[in-house]
Amino acid sequence: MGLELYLDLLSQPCRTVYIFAKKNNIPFEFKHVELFKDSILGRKMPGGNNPGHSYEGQHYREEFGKVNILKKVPALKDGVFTLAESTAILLYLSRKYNTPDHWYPSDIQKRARVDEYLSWHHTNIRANAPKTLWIKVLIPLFTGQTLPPEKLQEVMDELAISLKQFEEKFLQNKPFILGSEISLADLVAIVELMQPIGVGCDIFEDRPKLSEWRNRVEEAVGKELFQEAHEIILNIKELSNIQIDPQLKEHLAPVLRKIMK
Ligand SMILES: N[C@@H](CCC(=O)N[C@@H](CS)C(=O)NCC(=O)O)C(=O)O
Repeated sequence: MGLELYLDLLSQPCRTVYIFAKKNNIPFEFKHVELFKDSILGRKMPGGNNPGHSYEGQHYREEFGKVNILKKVPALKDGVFTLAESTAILLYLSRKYNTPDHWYPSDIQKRARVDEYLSWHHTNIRANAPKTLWIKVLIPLFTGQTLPPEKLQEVMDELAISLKQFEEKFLQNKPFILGSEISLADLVAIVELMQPIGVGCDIFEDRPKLSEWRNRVEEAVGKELFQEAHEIILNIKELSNIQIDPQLKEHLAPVLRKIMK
């Protein structure tokens, strides 16, 4: 049995894994785990509801639970070996397939720079950028309610602090975070920053340094692959036309209340 990657390209950590695997010609079977699919169609799940969660999706299926007990994507299966967490998956792939050194350099100080970014990313860019999608698309879709503009502004203000730190601390005046070549740090950062773009919050506008970096990253990845990986998120507004199952709305309420606080 070959390498299997369980992904939904709506999810930014999944896009990182997808782009990294494709760019490095790593052979894998794409296992599509649609986060909203079963819920949106209102179908009953084979495994029933997971009592620890408030809504359903293909990631709550019993069979996927065997790959990732955390019931989150991305996930990897390589023979009998399974792995969760995008960072761990990226590092596993880089080691197993001996990908070009620039992605995760063997030089310990350069490698530490990638680690430094990956550690910072989760509580900064990752903590804020995805909220734009919830506020602009998912909350209105699931609740029928539009949040006040101040809520989005709050998130954008937080994100602006992270972006300033990103430019000053990590990017500085270099083409990429490590210097002249793209690394995992750039890839992890860019996919997260495409989430606001998909919902019309153009964070690259008025940020020329960030915008030039984005172009370089897209070039380094390959425009076609970058576009393909981001097609779903760049057309996310199409989700707004879908009829949501009333039961799902009920299930989602506690999650949404938490986000809306
Ligand atoms: N830290 C994890 C985050 C994984 C994660 O949160 N995945 C989301 C999609 S972006 C998910 O599967 N959410 C489903 C859920 O929480 O029910 C990683 O980097 O892989």
